Amino acid sequence: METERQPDESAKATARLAVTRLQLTNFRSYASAALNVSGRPVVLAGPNGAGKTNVLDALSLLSPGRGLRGAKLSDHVRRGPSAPSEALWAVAASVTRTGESYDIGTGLAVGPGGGEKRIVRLNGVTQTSADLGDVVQMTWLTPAMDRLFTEAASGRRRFIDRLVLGFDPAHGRRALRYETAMRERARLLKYGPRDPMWLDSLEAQLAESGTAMMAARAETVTRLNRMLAERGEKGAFPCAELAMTGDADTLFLEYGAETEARLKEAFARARVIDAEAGQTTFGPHRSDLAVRHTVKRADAKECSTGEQKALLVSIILADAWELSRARDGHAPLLLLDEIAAHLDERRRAALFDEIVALGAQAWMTGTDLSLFEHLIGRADIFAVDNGRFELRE
Ligand SMILES: Nc1ncnc2c1ncn2[C@@H]1O[C@H](COP(=O)(O)OP(=O)(O)OP(=O)(O)O)[C@@H](O)[C@H]1O
Repeated sequence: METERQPDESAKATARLAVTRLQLTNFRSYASAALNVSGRPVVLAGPNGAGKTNVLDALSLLSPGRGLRGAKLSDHVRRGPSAPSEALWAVAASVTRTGESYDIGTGLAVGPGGGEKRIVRLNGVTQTSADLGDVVQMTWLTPAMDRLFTEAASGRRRFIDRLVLGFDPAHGRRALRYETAMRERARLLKYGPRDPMWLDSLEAQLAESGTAMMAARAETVTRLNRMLAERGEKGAFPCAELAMTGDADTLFLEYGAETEARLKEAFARARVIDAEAGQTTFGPHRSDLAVRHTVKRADAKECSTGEQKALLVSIILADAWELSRARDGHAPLLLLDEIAAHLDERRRAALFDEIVALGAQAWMTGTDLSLFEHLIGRADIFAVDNGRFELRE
C-alpha cells in the first residue's frame, strides 16, 4: 500500500530536517507499507489499534538505541497467521537535511552464527546504530511517559540521555563503552579471576566514560535550563528547572575536572560491596533527573497528570529550540504519540503553533481527526485505519 504526497511548494513550511518517505516491511502490523510526506508536520489519526504507534516506532529506529518502545529487535517482527516464515523486518527512509538527501535502512538480520543483530545502512554503507545520531536527531513523548516523574529513575535517565544525544551524538557510544566495562567488571567480581590489573583497567574505562557521560548530561541540563528560563511563563506551557542528582553527580559537582580520578577510586573501593550486591552500586548509571515546576515550586511528581504532561512538553520544546539554535536551524524530529490526550484546547493550539514556528517535522498521533483541526493547511493529515493511510489535508 502506498500513499503519495507531493513535496510542498513552500520551502518555509518544510522542516530543514525531515523524513520524506518511510517504507515498512514485515514490521509489526505492517506486511508492506510506504508513506510519502512533504516534510511538514504529519498527523496520523485513527482508531485504537490502527497502526499509528507502529509508524512512530519505526521512525524512532532511524536514531540510535532501541526505539520509543524500548523493545527487543525480534518484537518488531510481524506476527499473526499470515506472517512470513523468516523472522526479519526492515524500515527504510529518505531523510532530507537542508536539501541534502540521506537513505537510511535498518532491520533485523541473522548473523552467520544464527544470532540476531540490527543492521544499519546509511546511503548504502553499513554503519552502527550510534552513527545515525550524526544525521537524525529526534525526541519523543509517548503515553507511557505520562508516568515518567512517578516511576523508576531508569525512565528519566533514558529521557535525558536521548536529549543529550541531540547535542552530542558521541553520548551513545560513551554509554555503550560504560555499560560494556560495567558488565565485564561485574562478571569478574562474580566469577573471577579478581585480577587487580584487569579490574583497574576496567574501572579506568568506567571512570573515563562515566565522567564524560555526566559532563554531557550536565551540559544538556544547563542548555535546557537556560532555554526554559528564556521561554519563561510566556506560553501555554510551564517553566521547569532540571537537575541531575545522585552520588556520582554530587562528586561531579564537587570535583569537576578531577572527577575521573575520584570516580576510579570510588569504583576500586566498592569492589567488595559490588561483589556482594551482584551489581555496580555507584556511578552515573544510577543518576536521576529531578524536575521542578518553577512557578508552583513543586517537584514534577507532585503535579497533576495534566501539569506533568505540560512540563514534559515544555522540556521537549525547549530542547527543540535549543537544538535548532545549536544546529543551524535544524529542529529535531518530534514523535508525539497520543499528544492531544491531557492537553486542553488552548495548550493543543499553542503546541501546534510552536511546532510550526520551530519548523520541526513533528509526527503526531491521535484517535480523532478533530483534535488536529488547528493544523489544517499546515500539516500532512492522514486518516489511518487497519494499516492504511488516507491523505485528508
Ligand atoms: N509484532 C507485531 N506483529 C503483528 N502485529 C503487531 C505487532 N506488534 C503490535 N502489533 C499490533 O499492531 C496493531 C496496531 O498497534 P499500534 O500500537 O500501532 O496502534 P495505535 O494505532 O497506535 O493504537 P492506539 O490508539 O490504541 O494507541 C495492534 O493491534 C497491535 O496488536
